[in-house]
Amino acid sequence: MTLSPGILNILIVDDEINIRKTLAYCLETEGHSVVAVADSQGALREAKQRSFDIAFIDLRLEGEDGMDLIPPLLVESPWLKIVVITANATIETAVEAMRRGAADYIEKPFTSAQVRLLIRTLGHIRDLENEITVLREDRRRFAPEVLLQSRNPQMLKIIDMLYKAAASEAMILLRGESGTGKSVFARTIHGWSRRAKKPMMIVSCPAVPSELLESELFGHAKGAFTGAVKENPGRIAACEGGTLFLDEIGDMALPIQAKLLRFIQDKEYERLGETLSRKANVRIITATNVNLEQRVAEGRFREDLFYRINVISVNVLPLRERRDDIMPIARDFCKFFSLANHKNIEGFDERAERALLEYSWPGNVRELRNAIERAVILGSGDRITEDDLPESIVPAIAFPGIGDAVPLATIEELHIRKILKKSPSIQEAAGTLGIDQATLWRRRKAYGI
Ligand SMILES: Nc1ncnc2c1ncn2[C@@H]1O[C@H](COP(=O)(O)OP(=O)(O)OP(=O)(O)O)[C@@H](O)[C@H]1O
Repeated sequence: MTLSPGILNILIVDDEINIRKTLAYCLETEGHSVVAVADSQGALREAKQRSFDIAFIDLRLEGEDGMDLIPPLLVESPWLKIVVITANATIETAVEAMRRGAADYIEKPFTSAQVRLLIRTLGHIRDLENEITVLREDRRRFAPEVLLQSRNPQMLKIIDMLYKAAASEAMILLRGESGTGKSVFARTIHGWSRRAKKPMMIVSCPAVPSELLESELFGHAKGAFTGAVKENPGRIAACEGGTLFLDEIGDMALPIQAKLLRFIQDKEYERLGETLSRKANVRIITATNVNLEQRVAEGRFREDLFYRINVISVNVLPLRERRDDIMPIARDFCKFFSLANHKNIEGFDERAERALLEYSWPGNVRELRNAIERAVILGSGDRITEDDLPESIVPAIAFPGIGDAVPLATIEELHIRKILKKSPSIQEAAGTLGIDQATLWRRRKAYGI
């Protein structure tokens, strides 16, 4: 792996001018920006004025102990990577420096190669930390916070059961239609478990071509098959200590099922193209939206694997069977997308709410989320109206033909509705209808539009 961090801001604190000069020269020739000071007062002054990524601190400063500078510098910049410079490195001083928050130490006299290696390693860590901050922020902005809550008694039972199961190592099978939130549940289970600080990965079985799924899960050796130009450790190894969520397990090919069964039973597997047996400690959670019992009966799913994964099995209810959850989830989405799109939408008007509650939501929470995001983006008022919702939810009005046996007012209402839907503004709608805006307002009031 080549480590090449970007430009780093580096602080040097050393009372020896020669060390300041040589260290600064070495770091500047690597392209970094360096500030060198002789004492802790100077260090704290600089740290207040600009943000540093790395600081080198000599432990023996004239008349003061460099060790005492570590905590206040970290208060100023918690992300700072501190390297202590010591002339007589004993294990105890190094341990004490680490205890106070230093990232590493270097012993005098040091070579420029040592400094460069240290900087690359710490710079790489700094880059990764920055990347994590950006990713966290993106996740917060682009994905609404998921609070597993429900008003449905059956769902509450399921949530309670999963909470209890999370603490154990039991296999969990999540069943339910597409979009009901099975992967949201899997993530939550992982978050509740003792494995929470370890990785959680999702592999959607149908999304990976069958011939690649085996190497995706178990890894492969270099040259294991055409195209295997380098080694791949596989998701199981990458999830060590954590959780692997296998979505749509019903679509897994039989030979991979056999290998997965062995892994679940013995915690052992081999990479493709290798005979070495490897061990891994990974919890497997599975999900399906097909009837696995039927797949077993048809010989498309291994019965022994089915019994292994089906220890705790829950049915995540489709949205139409927990209608009480529609509006709370819709309101959360509305709040989230409104903020994300810099809008000030407060909720839904009565008709929109009725439409959301009456719709059957075949795409479940995923469809609800998409509908609300669209409505927030397209909506112009302070509340989402029926007109902002997709036609699948509020079907286009069936228009009677001219001469059909309907009252004149019905034709008028439907015509006004259609023109309003098409027009970018009330003014333009009034223009198309050939009436003034006040008349249009009165008609809208009369028809409840
Ligand atoms: N309780 C919830 N609160 C907020 N968002 C949710 C909730 N449940 C599901 N979602 C959102 O709905 C969408 C679909 O959820 P998810 O992918 O977990 O469904 P799924 O059942 O795994 O679907 P599939 O079977 O198609 O993989 C996601 O955007 C998810 O964030």
